[in-house]
Amino acid sequence: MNLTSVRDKSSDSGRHRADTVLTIENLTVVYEVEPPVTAVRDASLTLHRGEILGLAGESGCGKTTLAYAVNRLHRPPARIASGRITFHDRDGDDIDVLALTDAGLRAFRWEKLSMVFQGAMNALNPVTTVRAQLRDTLLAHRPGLSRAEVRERSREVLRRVDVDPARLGSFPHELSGGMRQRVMIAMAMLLEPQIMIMDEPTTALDVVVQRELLREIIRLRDALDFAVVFITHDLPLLLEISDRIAVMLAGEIVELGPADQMYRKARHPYTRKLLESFPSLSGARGGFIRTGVVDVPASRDVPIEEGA
Ligand SMILES: Nc1ncnc2c1ncn2[C@@H]1O[C@H](COP(=O)(O)OP(=O)(O)OP(=O)(O)O)[C@@H](O)[C@H]1O
Repeated sequence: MNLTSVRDKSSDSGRHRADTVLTIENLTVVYEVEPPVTAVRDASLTLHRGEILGLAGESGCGKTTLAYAVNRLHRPPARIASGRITFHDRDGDDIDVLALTDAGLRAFRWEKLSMVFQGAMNALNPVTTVRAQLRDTLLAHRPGLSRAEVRERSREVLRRVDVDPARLGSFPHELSGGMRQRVMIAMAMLLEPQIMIMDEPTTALDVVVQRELLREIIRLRDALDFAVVFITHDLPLLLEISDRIAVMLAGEIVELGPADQMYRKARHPYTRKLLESFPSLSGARGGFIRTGVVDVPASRDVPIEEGA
């Protein structure tokens, strides 16, 4: 495996902003089946503007349920039983996400917060060209845009994710897996949202393509300053790319803190167990991941926030 870090050392990777773009307070999500499943239990966390927050935990711990709830994409039998989700807009407004009407939600999604789904390769419409998918999303939010503006913006987002704009005329099946994923990321950044939630966006890809994409995501974040919630069970990967990491266990956030501290001195026994379950972490790769790759400024040296 190529151990070259996906982090660009020159990037401002250590930013740890005081300003918050999203606050989740005491969120509980229940699947109303028999017996009911509490998939997310009393979860609280804040997302800082421009940071990459890793959300880790083994399969079934509630990561996807949490992400869907934040985007209000959960469907019955899932129900948000309690809690608050507040989006802090760049212009100073606070948006109560759980109180949004359908029209409010349509305006909120993609524009303020976008999501790249697990298995995003299948999330593109198979019978529509890339051009039409980008155009439809753009015009749904910016109906006043001219055809030339739509064309220019579509070309621009593809270039941003390193896809040749000549691909605008392609159907999803004509693209490689990595390229489809890039197109999904282009869709997600089309309206310059302040948050992108990525649920296992690279899992289905081979390691080389995965690392290229991760570099791309970090580069885009550095350039455009959106916050990323990156969901995966791959804790070593998160240690490499995240500013902070939240660890979920059975629906609860059991640990939340800067990635480097999590690596050096994880507090929760479950986090330590997760770290130990990746043997490579205690070997060369572990030393590599956190050594000389991320220059951690003193400002990040804050105590781990336990239990969020
Ligand atoms: N439609 C459903 N009905 C009942 N229970 C569900 C439903 N969807 C998910 N669950 C349960 O909710 C819990 C959390 O699932 P969730 O998919 O959010 O976990 P996850 O951490 O994202 O897992 P993975 O990494 O495998 O996607 C699990 O116990 C799961 O079985």
